[in-house]
Amino acid sequence: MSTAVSARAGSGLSSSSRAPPASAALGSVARPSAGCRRQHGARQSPVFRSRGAAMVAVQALPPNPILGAAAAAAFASQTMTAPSLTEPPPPPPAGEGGNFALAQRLRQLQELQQQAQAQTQQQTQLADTAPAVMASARDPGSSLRSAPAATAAADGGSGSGVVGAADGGATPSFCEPETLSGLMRQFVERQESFDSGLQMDGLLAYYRRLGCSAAQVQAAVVEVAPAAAGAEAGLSAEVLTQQLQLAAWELVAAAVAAAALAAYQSRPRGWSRKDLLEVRASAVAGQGLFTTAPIPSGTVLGAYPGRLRSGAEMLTKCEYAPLASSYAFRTGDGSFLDPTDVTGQPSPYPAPGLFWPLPSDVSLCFANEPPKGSLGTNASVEDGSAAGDLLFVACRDIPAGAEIFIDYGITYDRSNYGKN
Ligand SMILES: C[S@@+](CC[C@H](N)C(=O)[O-])C[C@H]1O[C@@H](n2cnc3c(N)ncnc32)[C@H](O)[C@@H]1O
Repeated sequence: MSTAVSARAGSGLSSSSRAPPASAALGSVARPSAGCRRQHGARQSPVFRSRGAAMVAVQALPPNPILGAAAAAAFASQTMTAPSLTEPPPPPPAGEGGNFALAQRLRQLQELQQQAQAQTQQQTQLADTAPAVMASARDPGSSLRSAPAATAAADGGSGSGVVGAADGGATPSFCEPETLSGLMRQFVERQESFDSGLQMDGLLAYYRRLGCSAAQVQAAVVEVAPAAAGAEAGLSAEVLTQQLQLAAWELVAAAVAAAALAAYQSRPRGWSRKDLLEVRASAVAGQGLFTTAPIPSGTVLGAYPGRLRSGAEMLTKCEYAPLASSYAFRTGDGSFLDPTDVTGQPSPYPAPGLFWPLPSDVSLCFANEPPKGSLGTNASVEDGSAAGDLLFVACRDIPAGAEIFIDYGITYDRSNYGKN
């Protein structure tokens, strides 16, 4: 049996025989990255002829950028060690002036020199253009805006976006986008990284030198890595934004759920068999609880109303609303059910507490104790299966119209009985 608590103003809480003294229970709760420019009109030298051969060797290479890089390195090395093209040719041996064979040889060398200069100029243009092509490849949107200009520059200003063969001839078959992208992909896989701008510029210059057009090279580059990486990066940003939004909503949902759970846990309790009971004036004291139909013994009449409060909370409330102590009922775990508002009067919206829109049935808090000379109690107060449940149960057959009487417990303050 749980305990009804009563307090006359200034007398404090008191509890039933099963509960510890109110003062002890309340006391146990605590608050609670330049390049070299070569001069034009230079004259031949034996070393220059050697360099020309190296360039022919480069052009004959298969479209393998790895081998191409090695050949380009050899070419660069010979170029770096070659004497200046502006050096005068060695004078003809004495007595051989006007030698026709020698003059013919000199003309051949001059022609080779002019060819080399033309190729060098074209390479320089390509080197200047490669970064722009690279940039447009990395940014597909930028590609649409800058590709024509970049292609025109790469083609020596011809304005053609397709004619790009370095020798002005037909474009090699491996420059077809599918083949070229496959070759680039091999390069990327071997390098295990496509981050280096130097690697990319070298790759672009290499395929342009082999005769691929700027447009072909650009298309292959876009297909292989940078464009894919850019698109992936854009997708990642979009996904990241979605995930952040989702996380924000989850946070809001969690906060709402936590608030709802807290409100539910602190909701006012209580219900009664309204089909069998009513509250009306009592001859014993103030309002009383009466049957409206015969009730068999063992019938559950309802659960005691109120918000669950700790002993400390209850004590605080009783300081400003002493009357609440007359209606607060101690539960089996030592907390209290408080069915009163801030004035201490019984209310369907007990206060203080988190907002709860549903009214609670406070009928059971009007049950009195049996007066002297009566048949005694006809209902018992028992702990329910849920925490905070205090059930009123008919402990004998009760006729219609009878008042329900319960026992508040031996420590209940009854000093005001008969004085109201
Ligand atoms: C939980 S209330 C019961 C409802 C109360 N009669 C009312 O009108 O609000 C408990 C208070 O009712 C009064 N009461 C209950 N039983 C009584 C009895 N047998 N004799 C005198 N007063 C009683 C006391 O004032 C007691 O503090």
